Amino acid sequence: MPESFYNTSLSLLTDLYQITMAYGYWKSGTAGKESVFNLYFRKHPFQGGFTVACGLSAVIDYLTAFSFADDDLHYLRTLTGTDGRPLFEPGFLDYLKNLRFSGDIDAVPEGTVVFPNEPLVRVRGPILQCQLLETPLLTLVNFQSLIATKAARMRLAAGSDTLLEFGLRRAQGIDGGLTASRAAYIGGCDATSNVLAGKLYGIPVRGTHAHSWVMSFADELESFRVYADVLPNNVTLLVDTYDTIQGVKNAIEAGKVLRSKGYQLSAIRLDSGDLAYLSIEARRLLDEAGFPETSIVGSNDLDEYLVTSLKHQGAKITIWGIGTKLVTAYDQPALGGVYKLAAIRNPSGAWEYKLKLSEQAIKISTPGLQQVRRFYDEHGFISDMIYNEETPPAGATTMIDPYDFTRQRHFSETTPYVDLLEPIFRKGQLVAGQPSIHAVRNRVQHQLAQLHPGIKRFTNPHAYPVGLEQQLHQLKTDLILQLRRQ
Ligand SMILES: Nc1ncnc2c1ncn2[C@@H]1O[C@H](COP(=O)(O)OP(=O)(O)OP(=O)(O)O)[C@@H](O)[C@H]1O
Ligand SMILES: O=P(O)(O)OC[C@H]1O[C@H](OP(=O)(O)OP(=O)(O)O)[C@H](O)[C@@H]1O
Ligand SMILES: O=C(O)c1cccnc1
Repeated sequence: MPESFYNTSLSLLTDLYQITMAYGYWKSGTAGKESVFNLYFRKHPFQGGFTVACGLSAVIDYLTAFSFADDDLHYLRTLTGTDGRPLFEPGFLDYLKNLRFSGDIDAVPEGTVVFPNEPLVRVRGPILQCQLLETPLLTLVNFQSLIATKAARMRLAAGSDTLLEFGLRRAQGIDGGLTASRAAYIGGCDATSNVLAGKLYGIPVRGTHAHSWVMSFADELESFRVYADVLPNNVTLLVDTYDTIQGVKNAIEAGKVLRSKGYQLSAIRLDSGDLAYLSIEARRLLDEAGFPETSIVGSNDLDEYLVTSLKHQGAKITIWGIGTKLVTAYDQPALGGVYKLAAIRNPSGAWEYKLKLSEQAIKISTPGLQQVRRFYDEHGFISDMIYNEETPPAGATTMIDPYDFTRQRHFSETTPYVDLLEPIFRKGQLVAGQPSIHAVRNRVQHQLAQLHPGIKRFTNPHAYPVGLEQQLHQLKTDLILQLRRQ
């Protein structure tokens, strides 16, 4: 089953300035300088306490297919500078023709819970190549991680209820719709209404029917009977087109006919009005009529807050259809992931560490060949410590809060840990297996189960501790002081 759309050449899917910088490296003879970039974000979306990493599968497809096709080069040849003369020399375009990704990628597996400032993807290789990858990698990881996180929040709200993703009609175009369906499934949805996503990614597809079906008949009961007749093994009836309580009664009548033919009324759907009140009334009517197995689907501009509220109100909904607020990440439509240079190998062969200064401490980048060490105990994850692989912690270790050096945590050499970034590419060759989308989805739930409930709450969540290993903290501090002195 093809898992992606990204396995054709998409090397022009980048910002022009990446290609002009690549040209600059080529022209100045520095294209091959070995460098390290980290992709990370600074703040959780939705004022939450966790983020779900997602999008690596698309990154792998993108990099595997990475090359400039003849028509890409032809297009680049047509580009001109402000004076109308060609932007790029032909020699550069010849160089691009033979360019393939030849570097190393280390990344956090999809479905891992991650925290601010931790590298999700680390790219190491010739600087020209690393530079070209900034925009596509951010495009592929930011959106999917955002939607997977939103879906994980919906899953937390819904508990063990069924979550259906209904968002395609409101999604940000074709790729937005497809990748949102994929990420929503990974984050915890059970199925999607998006049939192409079902085909491409192997996600279960589910659906009910629209108001137009009911409206196309002279009366509602007739519409239900015909629907149940033609699709007897997939009957969820939308009951709110005219009068919801009467709609439930009509669904029960259609359900009786279905039952006489050996089928079940699977569910009814409520899509307007007071979903708590109406679902409680509908449940009562269904139970009294002998349909305790018939479920109630709720939909209508739902999000994780409304699902939580409706459950508190005792709503009898056990299947939630969620579209717009999920696939558009309505309350925060972007994850602010960034991609920063962290080291360049100088001519003597030593790493020269790099850092971006800022007046805002949160925007100062971290140097180094970063790896994330996640400590855990029998209750779950304790803390994440970012360290430089060139100076790995040996034995007992101290982690320092980068925004308040007086806040420190000490770990003995026996504290169990796992290093999060795994080798994905080595010298341009894919070295990692790709888990199935179902395994990634399971990983999300497994990971969330390791987080303290305070980190998962929607309001003022507890901050999971992330810090720098002491040698890396020192390196960063020294670099900041050195740059400020300059
Ligand atoms: N009991 C409830 N508590 C809180 N919010 C609710 C409750 N019932 C429904 N809602 C939400 O209130 C919002 C109001 O929706 P809207 O104004 O569209 O209602 P409606 O008029 O019933 O629907 P429609 O316009 O589709 O006919 C929706 O987001 C809906 O999910
Ligand atoms: O509300 P969402 O979370 O986006 O879920 C998808 C919605 O799409 C459909 O109706 P549509 O919005 O097209 O029309 P309606 O508002 O008139 O029901 C469906 O009935 C849901 O309400
Ligand atoms: O199948 C459904 O009920 C559905 C699909 C898309 C959008 N709203 C509802």
